[in-house]
Amino acid sequence: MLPFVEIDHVDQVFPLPGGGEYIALKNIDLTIRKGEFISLLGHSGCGKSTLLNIIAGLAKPAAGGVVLEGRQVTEPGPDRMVVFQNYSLLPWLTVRENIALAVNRVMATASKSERSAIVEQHIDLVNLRHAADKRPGQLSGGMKQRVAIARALAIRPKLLLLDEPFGALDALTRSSLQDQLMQIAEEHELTCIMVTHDVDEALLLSDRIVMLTNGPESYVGQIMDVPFERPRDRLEVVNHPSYYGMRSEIVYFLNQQKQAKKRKAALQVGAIARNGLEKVNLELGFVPLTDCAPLVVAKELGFFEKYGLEQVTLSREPSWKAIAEGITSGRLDAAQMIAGMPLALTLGMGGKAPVPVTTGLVLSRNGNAITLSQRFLHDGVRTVEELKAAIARTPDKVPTLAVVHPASMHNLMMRHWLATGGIDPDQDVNLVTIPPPQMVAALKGGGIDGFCVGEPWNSRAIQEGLGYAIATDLDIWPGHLEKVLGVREDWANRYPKTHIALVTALLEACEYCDDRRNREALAELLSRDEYVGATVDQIRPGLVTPYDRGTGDEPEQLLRYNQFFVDRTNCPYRTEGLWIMTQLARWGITPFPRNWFDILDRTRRLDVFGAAARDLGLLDTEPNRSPIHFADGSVFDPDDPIGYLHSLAIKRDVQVEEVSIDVVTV
Ligand SMILES: Nc1ncnc2c1ncn2[C@@H]1O[C@H](COP(=O)(O)OP(=O)(O)OP(=O)(O)O)[C@@H](O)[C@H]1O
Repeated sequence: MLPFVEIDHVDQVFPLPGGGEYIALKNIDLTIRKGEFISLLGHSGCGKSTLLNIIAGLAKPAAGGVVLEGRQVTEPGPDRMVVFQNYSLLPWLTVRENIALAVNRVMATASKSERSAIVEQHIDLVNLRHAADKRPGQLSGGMKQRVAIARALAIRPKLLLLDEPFGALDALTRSSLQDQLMQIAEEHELTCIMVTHDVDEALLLSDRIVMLTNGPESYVGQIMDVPFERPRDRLEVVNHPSYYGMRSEIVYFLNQQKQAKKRKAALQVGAIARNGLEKVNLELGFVPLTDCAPLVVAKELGFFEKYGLEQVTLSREPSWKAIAEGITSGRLDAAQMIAGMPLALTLGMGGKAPVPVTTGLVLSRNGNAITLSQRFLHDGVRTVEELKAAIARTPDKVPTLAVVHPASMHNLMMRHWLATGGIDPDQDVNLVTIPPPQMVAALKGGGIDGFCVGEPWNSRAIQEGLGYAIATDLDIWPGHLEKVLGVREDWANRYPKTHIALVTALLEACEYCDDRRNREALAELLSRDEYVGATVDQIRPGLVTPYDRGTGDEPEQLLRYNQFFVDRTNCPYRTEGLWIMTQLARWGITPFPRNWFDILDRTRRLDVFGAAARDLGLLDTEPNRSPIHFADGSVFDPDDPIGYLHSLAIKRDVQVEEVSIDVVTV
């Protein structure tokens, strides 16, 4: 189905008075379904109104465009009505006349009586019959805004655009108008895009909240699905178990944007060289997950300082996409990354220009599970084969399963697991991408039927009675690499001593995290809002206490579920990188590089890992070239990756080609 509104790679640029230009919006890309309510949220000046004006046709974008029902928007039109904060009513006309003016202009071909009936109907719609003959000067702010909404709705727009419509109203009027708007939008299946500063308003009204980053070059930093059922009641919404989690996620995003400004200023300070290191001021990205533990421990326990890194800031990022953007743009020095990300960025995932990114450290192994909605458990689904049979029983109901990023082990492991059961991940199920902290809300809202994610998000879904872990990654590939430390190749070349100091500090933190005597304290530390922001009870399973799969079986003691150090966790072995490249090619995410040896050499800095390991007195750093054995009995032989790819029954069209990597500099 065609999207209703398509905002296609929109940029907006304004000239500056003293010459030069201000890039307000950069590459805004968004599709909106018919009947959807979207909120645009962001700090003042981030470009919300600029975007709304482009959608309205009041301004032309510098690049890209907006398509409404397959037609390019080039000018204002009656199919899009805007409701502004300041009402914009004509002061010399009454309520009735203000509404009639718009109706008479747009519906000129309708008969006089038809037009008059529409005007009267909309006066009633917003409960203004008693004030129909009053002029704006005789109305309260709330009444004026109701006239503006009635006027916009009376001409039956396809798209209602609202620019902070309730911003100037007192709290009571505001909530009553929000309720009315919600009711009208639902009854008339209106598609709405609303600019707001108000987080609670966005959560109450929207199907999706689109969060813009701070300018210049604002872009869509995060999109949150709001899964509350409709019709909505404000009390039920605020009492919904996901409400405060979602609210804090948004507030966190907004706070982070504020800090980003300070960081940008700090970046302009440039590298501070000290302690024999080229740079001691670092910005490190992480995503709220239990396995961000080594970064948190290195920061909280002073390991960064111990190795001379005096000014390390941890930046809690909303998604892996934000991490990729942070590293490729140079906003972040280094980041916790999903294992496939350095390779995917280096190979140029999604048609993007390759950005060489390298890793010198595996931060963690295992730690993920595949959680399905409880309804599958009620249907007796305990294995992937039983899942296949369940899917076959309901061919009209294709399950939607979520992963966190195309280059994540979650995607690759989920696909591998489905394929071992004969389920084609692109044909038999619908695979979607959702950031980790939003998985539980999406499952609760019924938008998805299961997911593969790291902790504590599985345990949270299990504890809330929403799902059960049909498999942990110990059931698929025990001991697989999971998170790595990623840096741009040019960054690693520019700051080689800093890179080794960073890897050394984190390696020591990994050792701390693996010691079970530290695990309870670790769970407490991670639970803090600035890190994972979940309860300690949600973080403990698998990390501290036995893992409860939510199946009714006894919880299991999974000693290797969160593995940070033992069993040669930390070396970024090339064989594992090679397997990831076969999978990225298997599923059509990137081509398989004929020059794979060169790619592995550049993306896996065994020399950096070796230097750090020697600093800590660890000797066991030699490369491991053993084949990989999967739990389903299949084996990956690193000497024949292309033969392995061809042997796989379920796959896409595999491209094998030479990948040239230009060195990019920040
Ligand atoms: N015509 C213009 N010429 C130059 N700069 C502009 C113009 N219009 C907007 N800007 C700049 O573009 C940026 C985005 O402005 P915009 O009004 O879209 O922000 P906003 O997010 O809607 O802010 P607010 O929430 O305060 O209304 C701001 O920095 C603003 O100064």
